[in-house]
Amino acid sequence: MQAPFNTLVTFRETLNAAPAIDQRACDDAQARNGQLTKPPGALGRLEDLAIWYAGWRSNPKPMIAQPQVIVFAGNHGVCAQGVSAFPPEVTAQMVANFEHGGAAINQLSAAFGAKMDVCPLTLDQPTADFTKSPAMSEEEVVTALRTGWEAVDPNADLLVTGEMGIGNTTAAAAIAARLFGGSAEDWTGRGTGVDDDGLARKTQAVAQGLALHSSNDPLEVLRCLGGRELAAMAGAIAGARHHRIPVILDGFICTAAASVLDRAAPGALDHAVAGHLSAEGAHGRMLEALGKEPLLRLGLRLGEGSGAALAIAVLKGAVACHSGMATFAEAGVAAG
Ligand SMILES: O=C(O)c1ccc[n+]([C@@H]2O[C@H](COP(=O)([O-])O)[C@@H](O)[C@H]2O)c1
Ligand SMILES: Cc1cc2nc[nH]c2cc1C
Repeated sequence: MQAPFNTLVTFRETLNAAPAIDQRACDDAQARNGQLTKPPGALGRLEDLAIWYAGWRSNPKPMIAQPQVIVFAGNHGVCAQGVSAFPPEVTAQMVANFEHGGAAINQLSAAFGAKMDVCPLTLDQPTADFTKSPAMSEEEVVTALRTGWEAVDPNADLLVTGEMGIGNTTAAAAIAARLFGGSAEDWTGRGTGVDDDGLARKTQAVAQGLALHSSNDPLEVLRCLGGRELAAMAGAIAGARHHRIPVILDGFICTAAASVLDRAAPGALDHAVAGHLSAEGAHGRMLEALGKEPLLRLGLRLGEGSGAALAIAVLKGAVACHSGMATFAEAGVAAG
């Protein structure tokens, strides 16, 4: 579906006009939850997840049948500062690997019944090095936002936004520092595994980016410090909201992209849950700032949507119990 915006101003308006959860479907799902054959609250967080999912799908007895995973890929000019343990060519090489089915996310998508789409964003044209100039022009960031929005399958009933982009933990750290405050050190971690010298160069690059780009406007932060795959994830998460498709957020980079939406329009992530806690050190702080409790803690720091794809299983489990279980009356079980 064509994105209904073509400037940052109209993107912000689109965010502000986003649909809300269907309270009636929530109430009906809540009532059903209370009748299911289990002690009240015994399914813990699965109960809240199912009711939340029902509300966004406007269906008190929903199913998850068509999850979509989209892996967005982009290249980063800031790699010139020596911020990653891997060379930028790996981004395109991994895109080829995704297309041939050889990456972790291919296996996880298949394992949890999700369709997986790969969406490379002009890999031969990296963003500008944000230590020297804004990463993107307005036209470039809007194009990436639109690409993300339009990559969402309106018939999907659950979305995972993943990414691949050598250097993108540097962009994500800079975005988080600007949106949430704190120093470059607070938000910069080892990404793919930089050594101590690499970590020092990376922290310095983030500090330079923060010094050069002083706007606190979240969409300007995305433009100046972000990357095309981050903007595309933000566009996809916003597009999913438009279609009332719940979203599972992935790790450090995905959450940084999502944070832009949250700060641009409070409540813009109400249709999203945090799939997992990444091993990238500052991810937990970012999730805390967003008020999101991760579903899984497995020490992953891969990206690609991998942690969120694993969490599809949790959400599917929650919804299967909610919609498939018998009530006390149906099963002839005595209620407490
Ligand atoms: O998702 C995460 O939390 C995560 C944490 C560390 C690294 N990554 C992945 O590693 C790449 C970025 O790492 P780097 O060191 O090149 O900035 C990028 O392709 C991400 O998908 C992803
Ligand atoms: C090999 C490799 C695979 C990845 N997947 C996501 N980020 C990645 C970074 C590297 C280096």
